[in-house]
Amino acid sequence: MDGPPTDTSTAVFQYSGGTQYRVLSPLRLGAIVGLKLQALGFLDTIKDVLTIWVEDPEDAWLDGQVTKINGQEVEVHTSNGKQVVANLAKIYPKDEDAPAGGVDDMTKLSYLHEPGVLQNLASRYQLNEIYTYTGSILIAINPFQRLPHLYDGHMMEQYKGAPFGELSPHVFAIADVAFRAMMTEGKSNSILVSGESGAGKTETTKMLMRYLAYLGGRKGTEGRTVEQQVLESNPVLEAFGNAKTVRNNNSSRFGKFVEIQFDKHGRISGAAIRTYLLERSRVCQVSDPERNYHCFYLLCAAPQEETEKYKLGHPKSFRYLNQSNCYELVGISDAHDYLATRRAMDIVGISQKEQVKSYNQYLSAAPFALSAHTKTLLLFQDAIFRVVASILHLGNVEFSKGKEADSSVLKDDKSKFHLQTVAELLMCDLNALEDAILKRVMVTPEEVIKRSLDPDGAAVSRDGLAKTMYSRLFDWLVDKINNSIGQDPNSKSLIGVLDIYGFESFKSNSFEQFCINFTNEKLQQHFNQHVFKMEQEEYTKEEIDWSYIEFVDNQDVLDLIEKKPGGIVALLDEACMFPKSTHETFSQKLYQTFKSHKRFIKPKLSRTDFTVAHYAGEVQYQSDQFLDKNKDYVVP
Ligand SMILES: Nc1ncnc2c1ncn2[C@@H]1O[C@H](COP(=O)(O)OP(=O)(O)OP(=O)(O)O)[C@@H](O)[C@H]1O
Repeated sequence: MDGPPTDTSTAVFQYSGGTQYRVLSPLRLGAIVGLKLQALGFLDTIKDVLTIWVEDPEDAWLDGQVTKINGQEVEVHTSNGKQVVANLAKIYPKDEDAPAGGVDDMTKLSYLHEPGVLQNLASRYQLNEIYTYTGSILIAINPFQRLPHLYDGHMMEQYKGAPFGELSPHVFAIADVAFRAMMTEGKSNSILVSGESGAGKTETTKMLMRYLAYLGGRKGTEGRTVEQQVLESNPVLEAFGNAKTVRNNNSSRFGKFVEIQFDKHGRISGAAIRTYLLERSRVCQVSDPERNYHCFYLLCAAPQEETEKYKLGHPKSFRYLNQSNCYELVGISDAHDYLATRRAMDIVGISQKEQVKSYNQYLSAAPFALSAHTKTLLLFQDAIFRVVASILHLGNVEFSKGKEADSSVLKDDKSKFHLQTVAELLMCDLNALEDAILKRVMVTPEEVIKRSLDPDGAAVSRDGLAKTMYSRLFDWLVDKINNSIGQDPNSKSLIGVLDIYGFESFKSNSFEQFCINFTNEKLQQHFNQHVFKMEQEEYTKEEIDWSYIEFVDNQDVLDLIEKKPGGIVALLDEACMFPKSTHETFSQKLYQTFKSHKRFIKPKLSRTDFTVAHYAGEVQYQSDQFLDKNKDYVVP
């Protein structure tokens, strides 16, 4: 990460509310839970325990009574009347004396195991207590309803300067600790917000920023606070970086690190947004019932003169959108959001001087009677939507076999029309564009070789161009937003808020999941080192008699993935350099290399999948798109 080094002192883990607790963040708890459970020597005392927890496929855990123990097997009569047989090692004692409303810090639980933790969170959630501590970590459960009393000015006032743990668990308390540590130690701090999609990370990030702005409040440019400016940039970021997924109608398909910069008096002096891992593949590939990035649908729903200008129609007519049958979102008007996005773009406007500089020529030639400022804004927005529209048209360009072997031509007049529209929108030469997509240029020390591509190769080349155009547009927008918010190059320290995808394990896992899970492995290692090291320093300081805590070190998974040379990423890069590599040869190479690696598994029923035993559990990856996704070849 850029910027000053930061200390991660606090973390917020998000849980989805309701009856599902399939949240991936308890993994970090797992290490701690495991420790306490061993210490309890539970297995020796099972017969004395009256009520236990047993796993259930529907309700996750059920409580019940052990009726019989047969070697390693136990028979359990559950409180909802089921008769279950379970393995002795998989049942856990239930604390009958736990308070009905739960405890506000899970370290107060008698039994710190998964069912105990979930029961505690569920009891609190019933009472609308969405926040719970586990030591210095905050667990947040998505309430799926507005709880304004939790975040009002009065609440902020209460948490300001209050010793940690004195008041009810709250996201403001986390921000307060980070801020105070920054002020007293003069060091930067980061808050990590992690959790599965839809758990509420982005909402929590907004709350954290609101509170930090309250603490370090200072007027920004044009009378708007920096916090306001960061929040105002959200609709723009969301239009281009969010999409409807199965889990969340407005899912951020990128990670972000928001830096709030402070001067030596603890006043906000600037801010910056850094983005990571934009899901590029979504631009060309959408699965039902998800959607592509919002901006494509917004533009198709724009006022008629705009859609005519960009030659757009119903989203159904574009291949990049019609791979899924979902075009509209319940309760959302794309036409309304299009106008709102344009207004938000005005607000986070790209600084005026720069616009005039780069668009001077267009301005002087512009025929309409608008102020110079309005004209440049419009031109910039026009440029942005030209790129968006051109990507849609590009997706409709199809290829068929050419006369020569392994060559291709545009399939029909429809394809010709769309490619011509792309050239018009991008203001580039049609023949050069066509040539760039249909041929690949290779530069060797001796010569420049131009090779024709077959229809499949041309399609890969087309999609590569679309993805690159989109991700560069996104980066460009982030850059403009940062210029507009204003960073402070002389800031003394900063508080960063990292809002990033949690660990992912789906039915089908591709390169994106691999990258996300790798990121989470890195975060987990940082967390291990920080929390366990910190904890042990504390013991030493307080002269507590302790023996070294063993935690699951994930260095071996990191080595498996990132070691140079020889890790999975290095082998993937290597495979991408050889034209003859396929996902089969890549998989074979993995199987050979990691035959005896204890974190790598070759699944029995597949010849190209591979499984990594992550700290959070095993994930089976499908390797078939790894090479293409890693290459992201784009025409020069
Ligand atoms: N603290 C909260 N109060 C009220 N509603 C919330 C809160 N947190 C989350 N929500 C609701 O849950 C929805 C999903 O939350 P959010 O978009 O923050 O999830 P996320 O974890 O960032 O998901 P993704 O990883 O898919 O981007 C929000 O649109 C909002 O309706």
